[in-house]
Amino acid sequence: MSNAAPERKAPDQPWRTEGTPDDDGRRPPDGRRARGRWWGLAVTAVIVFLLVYVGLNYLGGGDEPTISYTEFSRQVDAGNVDKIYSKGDAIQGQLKKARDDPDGGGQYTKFTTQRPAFADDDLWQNLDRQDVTVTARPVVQQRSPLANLLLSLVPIVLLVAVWIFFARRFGGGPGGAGGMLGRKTPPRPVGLRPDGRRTTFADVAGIDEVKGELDDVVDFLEHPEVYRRMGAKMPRGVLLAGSPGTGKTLLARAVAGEAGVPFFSASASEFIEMIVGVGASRVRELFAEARKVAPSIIFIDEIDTIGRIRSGGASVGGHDEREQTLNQILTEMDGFSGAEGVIVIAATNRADILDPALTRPGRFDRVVSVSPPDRAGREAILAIHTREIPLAPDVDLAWMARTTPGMTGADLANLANEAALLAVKRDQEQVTQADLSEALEKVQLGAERTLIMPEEDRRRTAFHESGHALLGMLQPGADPVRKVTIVPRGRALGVTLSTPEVERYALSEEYLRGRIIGALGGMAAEQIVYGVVTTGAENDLEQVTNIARGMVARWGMSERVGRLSALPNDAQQAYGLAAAPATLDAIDHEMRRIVDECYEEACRKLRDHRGQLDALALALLEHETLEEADAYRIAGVTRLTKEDA
Ligand SMILES: Nc1ncnc2c1ncn2[C@@H]1O[C@H](COP(=O)(O)OP(=O)(O)OP(=O)(O)O)[C@@H](O)[C@H]1O
Ligand SMILES: [Zn+2]
Repeated sequence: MSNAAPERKAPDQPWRTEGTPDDDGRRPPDGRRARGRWWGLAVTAVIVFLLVYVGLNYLGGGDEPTISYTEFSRQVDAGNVDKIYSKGDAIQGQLKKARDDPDGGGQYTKFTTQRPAFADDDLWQNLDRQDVTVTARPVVQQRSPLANLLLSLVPIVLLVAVWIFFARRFGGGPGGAGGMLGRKTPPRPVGLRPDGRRTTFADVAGIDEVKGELDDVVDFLEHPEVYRRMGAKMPRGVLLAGSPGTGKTLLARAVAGEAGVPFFSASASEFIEMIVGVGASRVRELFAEARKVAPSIIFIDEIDTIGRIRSGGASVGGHDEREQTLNQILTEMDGFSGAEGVIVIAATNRADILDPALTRPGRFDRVVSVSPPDRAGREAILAIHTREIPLAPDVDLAWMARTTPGMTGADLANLANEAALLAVKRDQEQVTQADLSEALEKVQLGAERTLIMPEEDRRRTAFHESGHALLGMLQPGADPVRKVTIVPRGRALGVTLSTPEVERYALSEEYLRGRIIGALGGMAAEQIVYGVVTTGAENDLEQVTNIARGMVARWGMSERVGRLSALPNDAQQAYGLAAAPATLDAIDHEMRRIVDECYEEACRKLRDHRGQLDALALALLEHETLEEADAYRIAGVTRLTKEDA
């Protein structure tokens, strides 16, 4: 429970919902999904209505049985008919009392019948003689001709509506049938942000080198004719590689904004999530639309979902679909006649598993890696995302940037937004430094949880966290302890937060051992104080294992395993490469050795400093949370700065 990793959460970006559901490749946000459900209900209702409508109109008649004209004449002659209504040759009538229908219609009182055109009986005279009331009026209640017309149109209109709905929903299928049933609206470029501004490089910070690399792409899009005249070949595809939230989508959009060209956006996964067989045709359509308005940009997110290395042999479900879609993209790009002016920008956070066919010349031959921002970059990104937020004078963005190493642009955007939300909740006019700090804690640690903990568990947690904290403070060269708390957060019962003072790029063996010792401190403290350990250390052990594995198998810090990268990366794995069993044994052995040594050291140190451990635990029980300065003071440890060490 130390060194809680910052949570990766995609911030809500209001302008991410631009475009139609079809051309904006993102997964639908909840609102859109809910709308889908409403549509489903509406369609069901329409179908039910149609069935009922058809049933009433065409199947059921009135309630009266139809009797033969012969039977009707017989009843008139017998004087049994009370009254009739007539229109043309149709007759509707009522008997004085129920009679048996000799034609097998059972008993009836009311009836309808039809007078044959060739009948030359004296019906009128007979009726008159028998004193039957005759009313000449419509047999069926008559609607106006207009109403009738409208009503007969209703089912047709509804059917067409349902048809269009399904056609849009499931996209255009290939070939003629697709043209009819599976038609969807063609891809459209994504619009401006709601405030009417285009996204430009001014909205992107902290990745200046990358912007530089994209400058000539912008220039080409602005003046394709200049390049065409020179016969210069421009890149057709740019691959943005980098971890989630580093701003790849934002960059692609900014390139379009800078050049002032239309931006088409799609997600590769969307192509293959569609019903089978439409991925390739969607790609064709997308490129066709982009060509029409060239110069333009096509952005394909998550390209790795269709562009991963083809693992030879068995083709599993969905595999062919993926391949077809990928081939279609490559074919389209190969088909570019050079200066056409459509540039494809793809994004991935798994460049390592991409099919080499993708990065061949003429395809995504320009690979630009986008990395998380450094301190200055983070400050610049924070400045961008607080542009529209009124900030109190005490806000120190430089300080915020220092305390957020490892966070991406998306994390920082999220942080700024959380702070603004806090300020609103507190009815403040401005966002203060306190709001930002609290938002940071929330983003890094998960929101505070209200959980009533039994006193015994609180005590145990206090010692556990004190163990982490004390070892963190005693370890030379370790990241300073910023905060210790036994207020439950996220899944953790307590948290000890350490963040580096300066950006760390290369980690020394000593530092890594220190991290392991600190992480084992919670468990060691429980062992020393209570003699037993609890399940509370699961997270700690996970961290410890990861660090130890890295030391042994990736960073060459074990003599026995040697200086080789002994754990295959994904690409090697895809080719079926794996370490020899003897190497795996050695890795296992060495990881254990390191962790055991560190655990012994943790226990030894805590025993030697038992008084300080107890003091920290007591203070935690009383105050629940200790900030950096208090923690060091109570533990009686002087904080070592870089200069002292
Ligand atoms: N360098 C940056 N400068 C300014 N804002 C950024 C930066 N990086 C990310 N952001 C913010 O984070 C949001 C999300 O980033 P974006 O979607 O571009 O990341 P991504 O790399 O495409 O992530 P994913 O791989 O998850 O799609 C952006 O809309 C922007 O608000
Ligand atoms: Zn712990």
